[in-house]
Amino acid sequence: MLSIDRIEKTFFPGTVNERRALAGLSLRLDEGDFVTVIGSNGAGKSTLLNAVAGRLGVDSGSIEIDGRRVNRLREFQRARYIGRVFQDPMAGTAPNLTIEQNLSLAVRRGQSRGLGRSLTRKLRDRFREELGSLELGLENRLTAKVGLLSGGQRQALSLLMAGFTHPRILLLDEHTAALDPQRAALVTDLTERIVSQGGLTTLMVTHNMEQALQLGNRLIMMHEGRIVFEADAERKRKLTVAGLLAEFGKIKGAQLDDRALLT
Ligand SMILES: Nc1ncnc2c1ncn2[C@@H]1O[C@H](COP(=O)(O)OP(=O)(O)OP(=O)(O)O)[C@@H](O)[C@H]1O
Repeated sequence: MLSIDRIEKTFFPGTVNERRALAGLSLRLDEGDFVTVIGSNGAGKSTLLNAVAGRLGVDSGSIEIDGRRVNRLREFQRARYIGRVFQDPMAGTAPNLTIEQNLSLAVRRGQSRGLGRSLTRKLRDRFREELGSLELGLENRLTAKVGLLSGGQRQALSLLMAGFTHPRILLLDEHTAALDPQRAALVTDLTERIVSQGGLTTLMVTHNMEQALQLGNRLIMMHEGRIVFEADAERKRKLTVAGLLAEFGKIKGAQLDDRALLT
């Protein structure tokens, strides 16, 4: 499914600002795997997601999706395989389009052909039903511009859209970090539902340890561009926040973000 083999990325090589963000990192995700990624500040988590998405090229190593090497594919060329929800709620949706227009774009992206341009009644009914399940009152606002929604509502919509598109890989980049605790909890639950309903192969970066433990079947901890701790499904089920902190404690010089323990 996703196979990352010894990828390296150094920013500003050969200068005083040189930073080795990815240091020979390897990771394999099988179909349906949901891996949560935690780590110290500057550990390389966002760089890893950027490398998979094609926003950044790697210096060496390979990235394969479904057995196909994608290193040379640019971000827009990989977009058909990859769905991404960012920390910034404004990043994943088109603010000047309505809720139903955003959703129908997502549905169209997920289908190779056949869907007409117009919004059918059947499709609207489906949107209403899916939006209703979010319990945010959006089902009655299909024609409202997305720019008018709150951050939490937009993140929920972005997730719903990612589910419709059915990407081969879903990248979640601290997608609840900018939300208040209540909305973050709602979006966390929605993430769980959409990923499991779609059986989506997912890589999620978070600073929130509770969330890293609640979601997903595997967990990795990064430091200085490497994976320094890995938990498979069985180990992850037994892990606690205290256990994770103990693992962090073993890493010399690792600084935990203040947000790490916030729920
Ligand atoms: N575009 C860039 N140009 C230069 N250096 C960069 C760039 N992006 C990341 N870096 C550096 O690469 C290292 C890894 O950064 P990255 O953002 O991937 O870490 P992170 O684990 O996501 O950190 P955080 O948890 O603080 O968001 C850091 O030292 C960072 O300063």
